[in-house]
Amino acid sequence: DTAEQPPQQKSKLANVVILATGGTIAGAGASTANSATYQAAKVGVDKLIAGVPELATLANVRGEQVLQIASESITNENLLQLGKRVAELADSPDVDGIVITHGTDTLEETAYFLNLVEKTEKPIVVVGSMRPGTAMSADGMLNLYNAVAVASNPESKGKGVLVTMNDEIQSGRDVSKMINIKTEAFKSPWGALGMVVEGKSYWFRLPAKRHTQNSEFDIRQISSLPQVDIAYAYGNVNDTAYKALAQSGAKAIIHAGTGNGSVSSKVVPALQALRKDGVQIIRSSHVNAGGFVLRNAEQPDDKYDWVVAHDLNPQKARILAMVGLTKTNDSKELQRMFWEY
Ligand SMILES: NC(=O)C[C@H](N)C(=O)O
Repeated sequence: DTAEQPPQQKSKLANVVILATGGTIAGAGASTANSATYQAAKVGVDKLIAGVPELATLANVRGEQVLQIASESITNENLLQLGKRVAELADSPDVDGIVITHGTDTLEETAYFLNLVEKTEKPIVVVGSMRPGTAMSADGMLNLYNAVAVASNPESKGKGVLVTMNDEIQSGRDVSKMINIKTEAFKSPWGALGMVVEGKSYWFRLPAKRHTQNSEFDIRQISSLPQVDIAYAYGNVNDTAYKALAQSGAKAIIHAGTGNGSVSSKVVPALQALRKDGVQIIRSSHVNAGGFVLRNAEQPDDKYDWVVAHDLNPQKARILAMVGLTKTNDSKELQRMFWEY
């Protein structure tokens, strides 16, 4: 059983492709003391790979530069381009696993998107770093080493898209960037799936939601994503943003609500009117440690024909809404998807 052996004793190495998209893991600062002030997306994939020679003990690794951007600037077109390339590679018999290096700001969105649309059991691991490679105690090298270790391990198959940050193996569905100044930045409200230590994975739990192989969505059948936007709730909020987003063409609006996705009484009439005009209203929550929005609690969703995002934070709810809307504009179907994915 190769899984029990240290990586360097594996007789036949897996083939892992690293798709680089930019981010801080490819960032560079002016001095080693610059851990937070630097330029993202500077270093190319070949240099990233050359920077961690130990990868060669884990897998036959090759790189491709898909994008070179800071992840806050990722577009829907970028997501589709990346997703389609992942699908092509996953189809290829000589690829065993795929690693995607990515900025951390929207890493949770890309990981969830791929988790929904990639029809493969092969490991797909998304990884980033909180400090550029030029900084003292840079975290990118180890995160990348761990990503390749997980992507090359047959035990990682069929577990959905994974994220390796800070020695943890997280579900791409659940994980979220919770703080932007620590290397312990990525957390799931429901806990990590496992740990990766010295190149070996230790698993503790499995995702319960539908993903990848078991998903009804397929990147090969998606040619564009509809406009879905997010409006942030707070005390004294008014309906200006909601109306403007709908005016600009949003097919669904994610309400980044307070608490249990609650909606200010000043905003309720506008959301009712927008729904009547055909815009989907999806109640999520912006509480920090993870929201949990219940249907018909706080607001009568059945009566207003609104959808609740369950435990998906607003940015993840946006991803599922976009993907779901490529199949249906029926609010009940969308609600089913929000329970199942
Ligand atoms: N740590 C990071 O990667 C942050 C960077 N702004 C990015 O998302 O590309």
